[in-house]
Amino acid sequence: MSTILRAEGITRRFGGHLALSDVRFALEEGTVTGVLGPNGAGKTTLFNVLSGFIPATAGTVVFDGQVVTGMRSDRIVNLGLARTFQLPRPFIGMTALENIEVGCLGPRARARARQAPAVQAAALAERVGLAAKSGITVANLSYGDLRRLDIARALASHPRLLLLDEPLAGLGPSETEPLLTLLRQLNAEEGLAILIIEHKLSEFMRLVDRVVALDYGKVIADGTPAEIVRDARVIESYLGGAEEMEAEDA
Ligand SMILES: Nc1ncnc2c1ncn2[C@@H]1O[C@H](COP(=O)(O)OP(=O)(O)OP(=O)(O)O)[C@@H](O)[C@H]1O
Repeated sequence: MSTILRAEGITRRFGGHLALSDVRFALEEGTVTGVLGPNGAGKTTLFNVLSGFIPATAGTVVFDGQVVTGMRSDRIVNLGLARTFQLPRPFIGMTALENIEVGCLGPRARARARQAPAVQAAALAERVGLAAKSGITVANLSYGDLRRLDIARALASHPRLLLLDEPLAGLGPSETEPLLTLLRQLNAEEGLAILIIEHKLSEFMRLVDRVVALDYGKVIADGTPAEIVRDARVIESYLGGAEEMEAEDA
């Protein structure tokens, strides 16, 4: 296995506040890695830096052998690193299919396309389980369907690494399990590497191969789920309050 992404000493300040401090880890191709940590630990800030939405104050991000620190987010997408957001960001007023089709118009999607954008979009809708709802305006989609739509739009760029920011938040059990199955399939069948933030702990631990735990912007542990649940620093900073967090999410 080779490394697809390396975070080398990522630091991010907001004024006097140190949101990320010398964060270092490596992601292997085709694996599912989770980012764990209490509210405010720096998880979303880390995603924002990795995907080029905000610059790092210091440190380097290497994706697929290329330094991407300081690159615009659209250029990073074109290299094969896509993301979703905590709150889905569809084009309101358009149908699900039209939303996916917009994603199929990007340079990386077009360079790899063997079919017209509308045909690709229909295939992606099918892939994420939205085919029956393709013609529905996004304002009328459920939260679970909006999550699937966000994933389909990200997949349109043919990513090799997908960053998912709390994809299960706000979903009930009937939507959670099918979405987990989809994520497992994308990883197993298409070799898609995934980096995921998720507060629903039991689902998170069942999905990931490995966990990077953050607290106060620092990596406090890095290991398999079995190692992480036994790590004293993780228990102290996060797992003690996890039941509360799951209750908040429900
Ligand atoms: N744009 C910003 N300006 C100032 N401070 C910010 C900004 N974005 C994040 N922060 C601060 O940086 C810290 C890390 O925030 P971040 O959103 O990355 O945490 P998180 O681990 O994703 O939390 P959550 O689990 O609640 O989503 C917090 O203290 C937050 O208030």
